[in-house]
Amino acid sequence: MLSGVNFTLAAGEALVLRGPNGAGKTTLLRVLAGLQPADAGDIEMPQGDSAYASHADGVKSALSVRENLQFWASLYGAPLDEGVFDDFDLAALHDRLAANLSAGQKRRLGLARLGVIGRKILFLDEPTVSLDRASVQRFGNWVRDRHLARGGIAVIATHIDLGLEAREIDIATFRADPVQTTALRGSDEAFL
Ligand SMILES: Nc1ncnc2c1ncn2[C@@H]1O[C@H](COP(=O)(O)OP(=O)(O)OP(=O)(O)O)[C@@H](O)[C@H]1O
Repeated sequence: MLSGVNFTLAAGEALVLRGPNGAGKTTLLRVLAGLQPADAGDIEMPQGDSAYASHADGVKSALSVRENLQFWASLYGAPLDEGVFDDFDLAALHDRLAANLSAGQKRRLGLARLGVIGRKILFLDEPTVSLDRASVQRFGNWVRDRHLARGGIAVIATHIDLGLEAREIDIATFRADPVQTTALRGSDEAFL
């Protein structure tokens, strides 16, 4: 349980959540994203302009890389930004079935959907799991140059240095005494 977490983010700013396993990073992200209620407190942010991405990829195995991105773009009513294939190093994998991607490639595809849905506020839970060093850097570049630079906002739980000039908070310092809680979390639904 966390108490006293308080922050404000302006357009173009990112916040990195640090803290050991079990500190409450995922829980905080899910509360911010509206996926589970908080016991107390207020969250003020524009409605309908956020997306949450967790450990699960949300990749459709039966679709190709391009079809996956096309699917998400149309679902969110955005045109498919072709630049996303370069941004996430997917150009050579364009027509490959998602079922045949490696874990890291699948992860890159899962993250690339963030680049096509046009949401300004991103809540990202360990986005770089399975990524090699170059892909981590590429993702950090995308967050900085394509998302934040365009006025986006990101709250990112990560143990890894993404190379961002972001404020960091250590969630462990907000730990409160546990009280009786109800298990609220269901499946790890990620995006879709
Ligand atoms: N549905 C649940 N019911 C009861 N306790 C839960 C539930 N979900 C999480 N917890 C507990 O809440 C605490 C915070 O969990 P959370 O997943 O937010 O941590 P985290 O900081 O994201 O950890 P990690 O770095 O391992 O992903 C943990 O002690 C966890 O066991």
